[in-house]
Amino acid sequence: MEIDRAIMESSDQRLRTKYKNATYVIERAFALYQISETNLTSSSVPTFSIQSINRGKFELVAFSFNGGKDSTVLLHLLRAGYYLHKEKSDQSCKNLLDGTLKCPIRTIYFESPSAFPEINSFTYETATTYELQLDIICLDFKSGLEALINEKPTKAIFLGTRIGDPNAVGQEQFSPSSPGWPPFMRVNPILDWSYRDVWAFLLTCKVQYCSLYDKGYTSIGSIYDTVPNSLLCSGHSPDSNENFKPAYLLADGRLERAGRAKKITSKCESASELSNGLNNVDPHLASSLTASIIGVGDEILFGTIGDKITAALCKKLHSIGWMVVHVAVVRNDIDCVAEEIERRKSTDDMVLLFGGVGPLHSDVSVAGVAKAFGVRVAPDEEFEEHLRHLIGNHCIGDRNEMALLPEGITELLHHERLCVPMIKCQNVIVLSATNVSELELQWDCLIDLPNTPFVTMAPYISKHLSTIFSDVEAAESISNLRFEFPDIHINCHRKSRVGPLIISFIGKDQTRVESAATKLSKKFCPGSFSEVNSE
Ligand SMILES: Cc1cc2nc3c(=O)[nH]c(=O)nc-3n(C[C@H](O)[C@H](O)[C@H](O)COP(=O)(O)O)c2cc1C
Ligand SMILES: Nc1ncnc2c1ncn2[C@@H]1O[C@H](COP(=O)(O)OP(=O)(O)OP(=O)(O)O)[C@@H](O)[C@H]1O
Ligand SMILES: [Mg+2]
Repeated sequence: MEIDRAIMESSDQRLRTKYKNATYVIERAFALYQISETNLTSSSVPTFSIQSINRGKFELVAFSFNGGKDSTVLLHLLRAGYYLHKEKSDQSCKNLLDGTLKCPIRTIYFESPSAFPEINSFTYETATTYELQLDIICLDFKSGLEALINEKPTKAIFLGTRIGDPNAVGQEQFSPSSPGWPPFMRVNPILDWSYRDVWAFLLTCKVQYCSLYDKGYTSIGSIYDTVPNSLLCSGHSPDSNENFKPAYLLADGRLERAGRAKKITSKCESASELSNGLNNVDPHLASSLTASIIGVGDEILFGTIGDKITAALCKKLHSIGWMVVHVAVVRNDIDCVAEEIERRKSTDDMVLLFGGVGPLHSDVSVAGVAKAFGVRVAPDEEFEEHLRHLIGNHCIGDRNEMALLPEGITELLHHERLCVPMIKCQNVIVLSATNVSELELQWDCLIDLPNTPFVTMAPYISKHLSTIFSDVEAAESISNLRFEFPDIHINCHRKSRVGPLIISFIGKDQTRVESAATKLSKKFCPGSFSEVNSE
């Protein structure tokens, strides 16, 4: 089989490993889901939305093909995987080695009026060449998949999703469809392939790909949001059109989507502008900057450990005049992290995230940040270099997954006292501290940076009084005081149900804080209140 032979004869060891892993996933998926090859029954007549071409076999797996480079790679891997799968079960398959192996897999293409004509024609020609059983679906993805699954049982769908794609966040090689989507298994055999791997495969196998890639397109969406990648522009031709080099010459695969329009919402943009411009804010005007803190950790939610970092961070933020308005602890789950960040990044000036940073399966914070901003994670070579100095070459696989950072929005915050820079994505800062002393170091560095994201304002000053009066006895006087001192935060907490009661006065003006405390003391007989330190 020509694909298998081309890869096995290639000297590219990395490509061979990628190929073996991908075809292994494909073979397992065939074994899991392709139960039999039964003829279609009359009940499987296509609905108005699905036009069927050349359908012959009935399987529980389908291939989502759109003529793009990633799905073209997948097509040939599926052909190779089918051959390897057949080879094991049927020795007569050996004679397929030299012919063009057809893979009779059900193939779905979501056709759209905004697709490039070159993509459409390449898709149809390829389907004919390889005798794919093509279903053309003219609905949106979700409704189309619903219609498809209603019409024919479909347990699994192969996709050419790769780890850097915006939609890949949180996915694995086998990922169930998302909540709210019809139920099927998404099978992503090339999830861990890089841009370079994709081109190494297509060129090594000498297979055809869509002509747009030779005209400087590096990732293809719709005609409305896709242009050639300007990084491949090689000047102007005599007829004043720009000339572009082919996609495989793009040196930095992280910039694969540079020709695609960004999907970041205006909310994010304004948050970004704010966070980038904070250093210019007048400290007096900026007296109401707010922060929220998000801890990521099942260990906190299970009560395995107590969270001391949040309390320490609140104190640090108050010491530079910032108000902490929201604290949350969420599970080590990408969607939980993303949802929380999504909410906070648009309401607060800065979001601080800790926990869930590292190489473990539970370390999902950075992926959660990417998902919240709707961007993909992509290998960051600079960050990888720092990690290599720290941990040597002990990373898992070909790449250090810790070096996958949200693309296009990540700023690395360097400080000479830190072995690895901190990660800032617009107004979200990811702290890798795992205890209070590490947090203190990172905080000191953050504040010390010439381009610190934190403007230092008048600090919050606090005074804490303890009283032997019960909450019932003190309640009315404290409540009245709030109207007289609206600029002072008056918080109460009890050491126990029977006392003592601690009243805290917190504000930016020392005199006002003192006056509020004195006023309350005077409402009761002398000696009823004593000053205490905060915890
Ligand atoms: C076969 C197939 C299955 C999909 N399954 C899901 C899914 O389970 N969850 C989801 O959020 N999106 C799903 N999508 C949508 C994709 O994640 C993504 O939105 C789509 O590839 C379009 O990308 P674009 O928005 O960048 O154009 C699916 C798409 C296809 C073609
Ligand atoms: N219109 C579509 N019809 C069928 N499958 C699709 C469609 N759009 C996306 N897919 C599936 O989603 C995968 C990821 O899409 P994506 O656009 O990232 O990759 P691609 O189109 O193969 O390559 P490129 O990144 O160069 O555009 C595809 O490989 C394909 O499996
Ligand atoms: Mg595409």
